[in-house]
Amino acid sequence: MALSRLQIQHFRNIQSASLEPAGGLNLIHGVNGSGKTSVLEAIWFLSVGRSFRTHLAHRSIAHDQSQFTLFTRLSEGDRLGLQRQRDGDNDVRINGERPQRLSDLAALLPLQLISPESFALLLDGPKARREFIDWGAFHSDPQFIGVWSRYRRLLKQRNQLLRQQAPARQIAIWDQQMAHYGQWLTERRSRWVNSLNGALEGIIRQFLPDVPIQVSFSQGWDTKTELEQLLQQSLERDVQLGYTVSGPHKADLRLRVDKLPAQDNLSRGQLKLLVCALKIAQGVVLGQQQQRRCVYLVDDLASELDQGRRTLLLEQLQQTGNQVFVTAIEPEQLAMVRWDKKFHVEHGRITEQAD
Ligand SMILES: Nc1ncnc2c1ncn2[C@@H]1O[C@H](COP(=O)(O)OP(=O)(O)OP(=O)(O)O)[C@@H](O)[C@H]1O
Repeated sequence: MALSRLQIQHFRNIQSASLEPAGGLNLIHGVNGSGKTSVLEAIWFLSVGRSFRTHLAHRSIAHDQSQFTLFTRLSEGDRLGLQRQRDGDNDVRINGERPQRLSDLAALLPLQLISPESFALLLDGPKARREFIDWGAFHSDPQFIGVWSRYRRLLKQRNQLLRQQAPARQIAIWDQQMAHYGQWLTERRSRWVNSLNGALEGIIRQFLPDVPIQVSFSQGWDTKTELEQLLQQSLERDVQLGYTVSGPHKADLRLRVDKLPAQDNLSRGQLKLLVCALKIAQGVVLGQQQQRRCVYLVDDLASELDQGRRTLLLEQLQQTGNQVFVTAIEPEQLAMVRWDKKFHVEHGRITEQAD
């Protein structure tokens, strides 16, 4: 799917804007502080229900206003709306109705964000990489989110019992269910990473042809041991530490170059390309498996990349056939592709530009 209309009101420095983006490549350009990233942030809000810049949603409300309102019509006809009040009230609508859960938004509008902060995927701890894998598992199986939250609830209960030094028999009651859901999650994750590897190979060959990158899934415990058995075997250690040390909540995506972690072996530009390759591959696999399209949001595409790599990245994004929003300060830096639509942002005012 793609956004065929986007309306933004009282969001950061954007008082009011209405856009009809192209289904392909959209360029959003303007000087520093004009409001380019805010457009991407607004789209992100409409899918994820929060910002990618801050966990304090009220920070995104325009300073002199009490609420912001966002609306999008998707190419398939669905209408998503979100209103956020300064006092914390949230009103989310899908086709005029309140959804059962916030994740219903993301299910309708799958997004991939590439921003200068996306390095965190490689440089930070495993949480970001787990979320990366789970994006694919979530979009490829509607049951995934429910099973994942059940597993998390069980984990919380088990950890509470461990801290209370509850009798082993009592803790073991949870182990069986945890193992059941945990195996299920792990199987879905592993399947997604396998598919991802296929798509990734071709993209990496283009982006980093001389770099031998290996991507592997680490499930969070020794693969030779069944999860229930592991939980039982590690009970004593878990009681001592007061939490469950191993399991699917410790899963990770390992990225290695010549057997070393990729982050220790690649330049900044190469790391950015690797992150881009990973994110592009997510959308490609979603298209192959679910015949669904995701929307790419690329903030400050030009930074860290030479002209040749910028061209390569834009071409790869274009080849996915998905809708893409790219921000840039100087549109001349990205003049190597034909943009389907260009939007100029100035002091929060957005105008579509004729070619
Ligand atoms: N809650 C808010 N209300 C009003 N203005 C805000 C609010 N939050 C941030 N701003 C301002 O909105 C402007 C737009 O910020 P944004 O990050 O979208 O700009 P940008 O065009 O992406 O800039 P850059 O090229 O430097 O990344 C900034 O000038 C910022 O000071």
